[in-house]
Amino acid sequence: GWGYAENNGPDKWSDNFPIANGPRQSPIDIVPGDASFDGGLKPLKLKYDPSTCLEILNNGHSFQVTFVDDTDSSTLTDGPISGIYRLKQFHFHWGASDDKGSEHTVAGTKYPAELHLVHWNTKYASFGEAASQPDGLAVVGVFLKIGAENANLQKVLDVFDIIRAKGKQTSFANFDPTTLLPGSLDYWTYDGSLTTPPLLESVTWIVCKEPISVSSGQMAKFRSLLFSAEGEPECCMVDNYRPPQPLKGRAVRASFK
Ligand SMILES: NS(=O)(=O)c1ccc(O)c(NC(=O)NCCCCO)c1
Ligand SMILES: [Zn+2]
Repeated sequence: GWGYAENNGPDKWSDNFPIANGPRQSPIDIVPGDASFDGGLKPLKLKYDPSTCLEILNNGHSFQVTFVDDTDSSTLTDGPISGIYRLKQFHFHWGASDDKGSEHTVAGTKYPAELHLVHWNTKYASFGEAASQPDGLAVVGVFLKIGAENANLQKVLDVFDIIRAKGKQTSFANFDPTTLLPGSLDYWTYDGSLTTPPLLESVTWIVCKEPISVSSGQMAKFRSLLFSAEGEPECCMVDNYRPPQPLKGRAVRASFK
């Protein structure tokens, strides 16, 4: 299957997923000077209920924290979107060293990691149905920057020993993803796609301008996870990011001046 190695990585994905060369692929390099301020963009409204937090799992590409999404308990509204989008999961992408790891870049700058909070449009019946629609998903991206230890993030890292290998999962309750958001919710937004196969062009991207902090020691903890399953030769989960894709004429709007 697809991955991030030389033989199955981003440059090979178009073999099985031709949409990889489509008109609205993600991530992109965000050039602040080329983004147009749109006064019509509303502030993001994120309302998360920690009791909807369910479990944490290593899916062999990243680790993700999944949420119960059968009610409107944890939602994204306003911002660039219309209607109600439900939080399904959050996950990260990161590098083998602190000089790379984010998927989006800002004027060519790579961050050591990027958080994705994945939401689906409740006008559709499920995440799977929404993922095949042009307005089906909304993903909030938050950059991680090396600095002070992040105590809220540490709650997630503390269970990594249990989910070290592909396919491992454990219950994970009462976590509030709001604690992983930056102080300012200024954002850039553009029409894009999933950044992993199946690369579906169904995502309204909402990328926060302000990063959150992570310590170098905490980044080392991310790199202790494995792409490989128990009993397989150990392969460190690092560099699980897709590089920026062609903008192909798309507009990037800014919610701030
Ligand atoms: N990086 S992203 O654009 O925010 C993103 C958000 C939601 C997703 O569902 C995927 N991709 C995905 O689920 N691929 C199927 C196999 C994954 C592991 O089983 C990517
Ligand atoms: Zn992602």
